[in-house]
Amino acid sequence: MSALPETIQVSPFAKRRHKTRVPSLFLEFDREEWQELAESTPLPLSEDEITELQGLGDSIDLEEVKSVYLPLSRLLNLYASGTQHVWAAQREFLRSDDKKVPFIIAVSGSVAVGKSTTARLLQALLSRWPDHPRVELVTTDGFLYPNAELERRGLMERKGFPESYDRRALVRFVGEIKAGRSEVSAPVYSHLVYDVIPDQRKVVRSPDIVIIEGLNVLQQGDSPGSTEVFLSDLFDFSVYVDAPEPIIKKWYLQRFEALRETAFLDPSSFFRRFAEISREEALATASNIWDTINGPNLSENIAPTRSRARLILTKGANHEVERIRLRRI
Ligand SMILES: Nc1ncnc2c1ncn2[C@@H]1O[C@H](COP(=O)(O)OP(=O)(O)O)[C@@H](O)[C@H]1O
Ligand SMILES: CC(C)(COP(=O)(O)O)[C@@H](O)C(=O)NCCC(=O)O
Repeated sequence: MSALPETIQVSPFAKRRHKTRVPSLFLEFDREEWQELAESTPLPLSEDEITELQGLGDSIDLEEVKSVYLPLSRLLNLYASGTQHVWAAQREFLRSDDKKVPFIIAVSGSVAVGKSTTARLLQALLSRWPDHPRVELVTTDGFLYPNAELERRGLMERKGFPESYDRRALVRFVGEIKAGRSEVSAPVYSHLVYDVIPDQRKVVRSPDIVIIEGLNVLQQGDSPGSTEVFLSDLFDFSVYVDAPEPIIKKWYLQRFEALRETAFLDPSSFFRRFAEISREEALATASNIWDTINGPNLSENIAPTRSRARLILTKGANHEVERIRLRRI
């Protein structure tokens, strides 16, 4: 595992229950310890409802949902309810009749680590808790500059890097949600077309919770002393999905291979040509995309944000979450 930045005088990670002289930022749980917490947690979902989650189109192990993601949704439910109480108390203090403030959850991590899957699971689970039924999911790829603009800026080979996004528009979008605007919309990106779709918007209406998923959500820009609002100032909770880089690359190649037999066959697919060349050639190109774009972006810009997350999920080779780290402070 790569080292984490230590910006304050505490160790980012120290083993839970082990005596340590250095205070740790994180409490650490292995799978069994996390599951034990789940056993003492009320989970208002029936077996049938849990089974329904399989209909999300991902082949997620049901046991994994029960032992890892359900308890996580309970923790998030507690955070969301607690935060609502704080905002309600502030409104009362100010004698304000402002609208309820949505609870914002960020989901971050590398390309292909499982951010979308985690975010979709959390959306489905959280929407079943009665105190916050309206859970919206927004991906940050809609805020990538359109290909024409990326070409103009010489950034076509830097898609996903910080400079490839319209970060101001993204901060404005989340800020508007947080300010309680009842209807807000975001641009939409198509992985099929490999570009932002003009004239299409993702509309978010009066949400209780909004999940913002993307590579860049924990990044803070590089202008020290700047008075700008960072995206992360607007989050109430954040999750970083982690795994060793060689495993993530393998998942990237596997997904590429699966898409080659499905979505890439679509005539409007940007990657159509990869369905026409041999499997070996296609995989060599995908491997090159990883080594020149997604891999460097992970090590330079994404992994360094990991210790900013409130919760880190570390997955092993078969997508099983092996370790959970939760910020204690
Ligand atoms: N918990 C999981 N169980 C099984 N497969 C998963 C899980 N999470 C992700 N995957 C698979 O791994 C690949 C990458 O996941 P995805 O959510 O698309 O990643 P990202 O959004 O980070 O690019 C996909 O093929 C997805 O189906
Ligand atoms: C669209 C992405 C930048 C991810 O964006 P995100 O939703 O995380 O903001 C990424 O999936 C991507 O397409 N990267 C470019 C290199 C590649 O084709 O894999």
